[in-house]
Amino acid sequence: MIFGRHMNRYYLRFAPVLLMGLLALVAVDYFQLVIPNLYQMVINGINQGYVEVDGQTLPFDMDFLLDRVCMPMVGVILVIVAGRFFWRLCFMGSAIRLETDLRDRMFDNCKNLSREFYQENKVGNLMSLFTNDLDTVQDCFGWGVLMFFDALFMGGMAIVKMWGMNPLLTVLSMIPMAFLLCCATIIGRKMMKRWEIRQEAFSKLSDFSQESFSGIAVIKAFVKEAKELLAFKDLNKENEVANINHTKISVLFRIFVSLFIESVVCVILGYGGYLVYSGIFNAGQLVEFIGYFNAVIWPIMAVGELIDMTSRGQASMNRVSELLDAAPTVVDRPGAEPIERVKGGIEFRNLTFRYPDGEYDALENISFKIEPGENVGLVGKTGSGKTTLVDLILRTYNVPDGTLLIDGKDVNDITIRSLRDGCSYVPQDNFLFSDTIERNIAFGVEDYDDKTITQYAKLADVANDIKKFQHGYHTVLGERGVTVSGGQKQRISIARALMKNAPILILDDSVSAVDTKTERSILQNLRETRAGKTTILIAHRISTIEQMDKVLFIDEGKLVAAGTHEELYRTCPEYTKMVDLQKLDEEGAEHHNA
Ligand SMILES: Nc1ncnc2c1ncn2[C@@H]1O[C@H](COP(=O)(O)OP(=O)(O)OP(=O)(O)O)[C@@H](O)[C@H]1O
Repeated sequence: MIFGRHMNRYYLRFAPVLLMGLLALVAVDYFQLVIPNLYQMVINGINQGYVEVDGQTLPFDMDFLLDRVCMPMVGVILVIVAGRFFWRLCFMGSAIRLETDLRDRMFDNCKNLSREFYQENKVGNLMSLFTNDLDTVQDCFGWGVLMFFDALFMGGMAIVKMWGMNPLLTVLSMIPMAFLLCCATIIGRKMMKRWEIRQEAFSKLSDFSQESFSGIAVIKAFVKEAKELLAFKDLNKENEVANINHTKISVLFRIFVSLFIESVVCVILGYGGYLVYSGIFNAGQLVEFIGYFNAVIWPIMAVGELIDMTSRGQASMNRVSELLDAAPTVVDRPGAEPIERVKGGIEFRNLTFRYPDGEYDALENISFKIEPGENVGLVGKTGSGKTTLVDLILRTYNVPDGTLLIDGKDVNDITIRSLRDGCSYVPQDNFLFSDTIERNIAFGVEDYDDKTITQYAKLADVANDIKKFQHGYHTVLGERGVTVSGGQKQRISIARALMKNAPILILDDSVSAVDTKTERSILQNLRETRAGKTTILIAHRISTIEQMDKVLFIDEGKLVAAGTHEELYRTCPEYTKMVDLQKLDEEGAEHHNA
């Protein structure tokens, strides 16, 4: 059995069902202990021709055999079968419900965790928590409760019966068992450590597999299949070693348990034989005693199994608890209020930002203002801090007080949910879900119809592409949307963001994979449909942002210049240089194509 803050509640919640299961278990255990007494009657009956029952001497004949042995045996078997079925239902049913509930709670917590958590914990590790570790916890809950109480009841009742027959023989049989319990406690701790190591090795392996499958296109393009295979083999070997180390100690422990059991059998046969020889016991009684001891073997084995299982379950539960206890780092401040309706005004005031694990400032002393309804272009070299800047508007990370204002209000005084409700976002990686195109586009809204979906697909200039798919908007996209091209992916993501129709729209390098004609059409649609709403567009191509109301030019985390494209071209030499270089590149490309 495993305990802990996240576990104890389930013992309470399932207490009625577990109690019913326990009643069935006690009944089964009680009736199982009737069997050795039946053996005793049969053996003594055969040996002596009569049987002593409750102080009465009865002849051992067919009537006796039928009424006192066979009929009770059938009854006992029926009770045992029905009881076992019932307790399995109670214990295993509760364990499955516990697993489902834990999984819900884990997922619930995961969705609240900040981006930082996902940078530290890879997907493979999280997946193994949701599968492997939860499975172990489930096993440990169902079988753990069962084994614990079974060992307690069955063992207790059998020992009482043995004691009633001969206390000295009982004590002699139990001495090796006491040794066993001491050793088991020590070995149990070792097994738990090894299980933890095993689970960590498995997590690493599943992390690696997950990344390899996601990056299969890169692996193939670089012909690095063999290299990946070698790396996989290493991790698989590490997993195997960890597995073997755990299995070794687990098997050793089981052998240890059987050894102790065999030694007890030796004691019983030796001293029990002597008792029969001395006339203190008859043959039937010795068989009956051995029958009771046989009934104790399962609880003893169960104690061994229980210790092994508990050590695994506790290690897995510790890992699950870490996830359940993980707290989001970006949370609403006490007193933060929802913003009624975001208007779209954004102001950065001397904002300096460093990533939690960063070694330098990603943004330095940034100050600028975006008025509601403005179209703003954000340009700068790669790695200059553009994505960081928009991530802060979305409150993906914490910012110092008074450095970022939304509609004139400190972003820390606004609830995160209301802020994000007011924003729409096309991330750089254009993630699409493995779902239909229709549901991908409508992801941000609750109610929609076919007409609206088509309308936004047209605005993102992807409607004609979708029409060409055999199932149109009902086409199911493969994992991470691999069945569509990069440009189509970008435009479906744009349609999704446009459909949310939020006061602030952020597009992070979202038209980089489309041709200039399509880009122009999308930008024109953006201008028309988003009149009066704020739009921030990150781009590398100057053509994407030259029509914007304002351009922010960022370099190495600093805002170098802000103004219209023409103003910047006239007044900012770095910007002029960048624009001229791009023009030269474009002309060069055109010349080359001609
Ligand atoms: N999660 C992170 N932890 C630590 N540093 C980060 C993290 N994300 C980005 N950085 C660093 O912050 C700096 C700015 O990165 P950012 O992604 O904002 O650049 P960018 O201008 O959007 O680049 P690109 O145009 O290539 O997308 C970079 O030096 C980057 O290495």
